[in-house]
Amino acid sequence: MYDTEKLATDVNQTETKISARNVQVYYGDTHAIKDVNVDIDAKAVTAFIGPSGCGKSTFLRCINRMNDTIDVCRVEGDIKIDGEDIYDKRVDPVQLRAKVGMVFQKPNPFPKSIYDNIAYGPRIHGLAKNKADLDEIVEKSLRRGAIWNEVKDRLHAPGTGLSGGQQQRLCIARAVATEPEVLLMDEPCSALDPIATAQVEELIDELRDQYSVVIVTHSMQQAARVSQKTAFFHLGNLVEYGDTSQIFTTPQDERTESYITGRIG
Ligand SMILES: Nc1ncnc2c1ncn2[C@@H]1O[C@H](COP(=O)(O)OP(=O)(O)OP(=O)(O)O)[C@@H](O)[C@H]1O
Repeated sequence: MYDTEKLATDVNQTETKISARNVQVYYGDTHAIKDVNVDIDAKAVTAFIGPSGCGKSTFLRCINRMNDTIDVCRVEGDIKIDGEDIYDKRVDPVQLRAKVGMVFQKPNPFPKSIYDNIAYGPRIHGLAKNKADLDEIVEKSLRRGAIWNEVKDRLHAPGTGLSGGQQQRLCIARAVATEPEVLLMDEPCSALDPIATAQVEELIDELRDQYSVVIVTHSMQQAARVSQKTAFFHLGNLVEYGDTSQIFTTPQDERTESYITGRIG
C-alpha cells in the first residue's frame, strides 16, 4: 500500500492548514473512509478526485463536521485545523462551520433577498456592529464572490431569481461573509454551463490568496486547471496525494494512472 502519510509530509513544503491522521468513517457497517492521512496546504486549492462512491464527499464533510448531521455516520481519528482538534468536545460545530465554509453541488440560496443571503451569517455570528458595518460586509463579500457588479442595483431582489452561475457565486459570497479560513466545495460547477463554470473557476483561483480551498470534482480538467495539490481516492483509500502537475503527468500508483487515463471510473 502506498505510504500516504510519508508522501503527505514530503509534498508539504508550505504551511499546513488542515491535518488529518488515521481518519476512518463508517455509515453503519459500511467503511467509507479507510485510514486517511493528509496535510492540506494553507492558501492553496486542493482537489479531491476519484471514481463515484470512493469517499471524496464523505472526507470533505469531515472537515467541517457536516457528517455529524448524518445519524448513521461515525468518524474516528484526528482532524486538526491550525493544530486544533476540530472534534474536541469544546468545539461548537456551528462556529466551526463559520470558519470552514461550504459550497454545494447545486446552488442553494436562501429564499431571501440577495442582501439577506449574505447578511444572514454575519448577523447570527454578531460580526456587524451596525447597519453601515453590515452594508460593508455585504458589499465586500459580493465583490469577493465576483458578483457585485451584476447585483449591486438589485440587492433587495430574491437570490433565487439569479441565473444558476450567479446563484453559485452568491453562495460563495455567502460562505465568505463569515470570514472563513477554509472553503469546502463539493462539485461546485456540476450544475453550471461552461461560461458560468469558467467564471467560478476564475473566482476559485482568486480565493486562494486568502483561503485554503478544498474542491471535490469529477472533472480532471477542472482539477488540473484550478488546483495546486490533488488527492486521488479509490474505494475509501487515499491512494495518492501530491502536486497536481505530478499526479497528472507522473502518477506513482497504477490505480491513479488508470483513473486519469480513463481506464477506471
Ligand atoms: N448518508 C449516507 N448513508 C449511508 N452511506 C453513505 C452515505 N453517504 C455516502 N455513503 C456511502 O459512502 C461511500 C462514499 O460515498 P461518497 O458520497 O463520499 O463518495 P463520492 O466519492 O463523493 O461519490 P460521488 O463522486 O458519486 O459523489 C459510498 O459507498 C456511499 O454509498
